[in-house]
Amino acid sequence: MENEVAISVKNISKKFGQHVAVNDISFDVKKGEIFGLLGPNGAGKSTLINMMTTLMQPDQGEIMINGLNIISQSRQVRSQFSVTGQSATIDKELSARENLFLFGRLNGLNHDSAHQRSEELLVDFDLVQSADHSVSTFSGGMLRRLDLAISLIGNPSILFLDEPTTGLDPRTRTQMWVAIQKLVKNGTTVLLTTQYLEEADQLADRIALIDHGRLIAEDKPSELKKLVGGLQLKVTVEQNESVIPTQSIIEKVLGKTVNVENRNLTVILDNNAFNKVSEILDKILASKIMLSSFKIEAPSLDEVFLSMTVGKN
Ligand SMILES: Nc1ncnc2c1ncn2[C@@H]1O[C@H](COP(=O)(O)OP(=O)(O)OP(=O)(O)O)[C@@H](O)[C@H]1O
Repeated sequence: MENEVAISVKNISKKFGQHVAVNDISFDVKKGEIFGLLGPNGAGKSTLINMMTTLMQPDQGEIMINGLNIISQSRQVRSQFSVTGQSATIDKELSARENLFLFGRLNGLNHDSAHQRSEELLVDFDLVQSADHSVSTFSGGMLRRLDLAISLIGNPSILFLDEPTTGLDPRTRTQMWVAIQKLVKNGTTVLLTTQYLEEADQLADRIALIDHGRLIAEDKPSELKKLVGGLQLKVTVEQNESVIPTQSIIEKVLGKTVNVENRNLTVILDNNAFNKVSEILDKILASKIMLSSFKIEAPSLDEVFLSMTVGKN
């Protein structure tokens, strides 16, 4: 199962007039993984999703969903996946339980199966307490969880999850992340688009970085971070007057330039520089410099993203 391909995208291109929206993109999504599609506005993510979900035909290339061709077998392809973000179709006058049952029946489940599946999903998405309240009383986070539950009512093998937490507060966002991680444990393959790099970092097994219609990188979040450079030493001093002496200590020990922003000093550690970190700390402390923090970190995904994408699309 691990290496079976759920979505295969091969040399896909799409033009609108003279504008190339998707330019020769290829990637595979394996069954049971969360695959993140990341890119700035206008990069080509929606166009790719529209082609994968049979709403649009590519000009060139081939897309297979669970081994089925999106053009010649589009009907069967449509039974393989579900797309979230359908909350506009939720009936706000009905309860969560009623909505789930209704969508279950619309998805072809019989009365008993629709009932049973609704009850399972209410538990999975932490909606049991409010299952019989009118959806019009729901918070944004509850609505998003109900939307996710509805998209799973027919047990799709693949879920296209378009910006699942846009507009949610941090606590509700974390609850959604837990819900999404549960999906994958149940075997669902997830293709996630997000504008939050932190979200892709938290959730995705692999990420495809898209810019100006091209695939510019595809890897595990940890590997993408390595592309920007190794680990970084990040030092924050308590007082402004300590910045220059600290900078000079680090630069002397490492023999390279330190990046300074306010009271934060950052430098990428080359492979042989780790044994010099304790020397730096000793010298700073011996100079009676007060530190707010002294840490070694991997670069953030934001740093990866900024270093690889080239401005506005
Ligand atoms: N129907 C269309 N007609 C003409 N141009 C289009 C059409 N759809 C998309 N485009 C253009 O193709 C490019 C890719 O757009 P797309 O919507 O796929 O990007 P995106 O990565 O999904 O962006 P966003 O994050 O803003 O949704 C953009 O330059 C966009 O203006």
